[in-house]
Amino acid sequence: MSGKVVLYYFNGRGKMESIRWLLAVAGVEFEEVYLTTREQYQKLVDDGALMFNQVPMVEMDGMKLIQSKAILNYIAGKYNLYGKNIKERVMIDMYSEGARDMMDMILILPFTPADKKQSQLDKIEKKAKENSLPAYEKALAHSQYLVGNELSCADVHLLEMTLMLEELFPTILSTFPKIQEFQKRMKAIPAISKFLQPGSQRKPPADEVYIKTVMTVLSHLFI
Ligand SMILES: N[C@@H](CCC(=O)N[C@@H](CS)C(=O)NCC(=O)O)C(=O)O
Repeated sequence: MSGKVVLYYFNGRGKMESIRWLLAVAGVEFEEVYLTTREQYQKLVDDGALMFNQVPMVEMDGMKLIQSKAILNYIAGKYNLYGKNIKERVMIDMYSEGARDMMDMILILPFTPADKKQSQLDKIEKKAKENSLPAYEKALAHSQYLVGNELSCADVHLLEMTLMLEELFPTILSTFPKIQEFQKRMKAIPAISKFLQPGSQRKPPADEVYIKTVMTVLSHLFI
């Protein structure tokens, strides 16, 4: 295994996108192997590369890492995005999990049957407006960052989450001024500004090709 960081996933957001975000913010270069066939996935399974036969998988520091949260925590810990002590860390985890909950609801949207899509969208909007965004607005009332007055992975996840929400509901932040200011500050961070440029390793929202590829590669989940 070389010293390179290599991501094994689909050419789309899914459970890898937050990992791409965090690596980009940490300034870590990475390569990607895109799964496009069932055979590629089966080979990784047969080689014992996927502990639970699931992706994302990230080759890093001589390890084959799986479980997206474990991977995120490792990157955050390694690159000083995980607080100064366990009390900061638990707050970072709380804010991160809140963002994760919202993003997971959005990620399943493309795989939701057409007749259930609108009700899923309504659920996302309600949860965002009533629970999630108010909590972050409050957290940012007197502070630049969510925890400990320095950048952490929770801030990165919040930015990713709010951008995803705006893709679905363009005016959703209009009543959350502190989150809007936060977004502006975060987007000015050079590594983030670079990641937001066209041509970066950031992925677009799911399209038909992505959905079809996931359903082909992981065909056992869709029978
Ligand atoms: N808890 C895992 C879930 C990973 C997961 O569900 N991966 C899907 C693709 S997004 C998968 O590989 N599923 C195959 C399977 O479960 O058999 C994580 O966060 O990494």
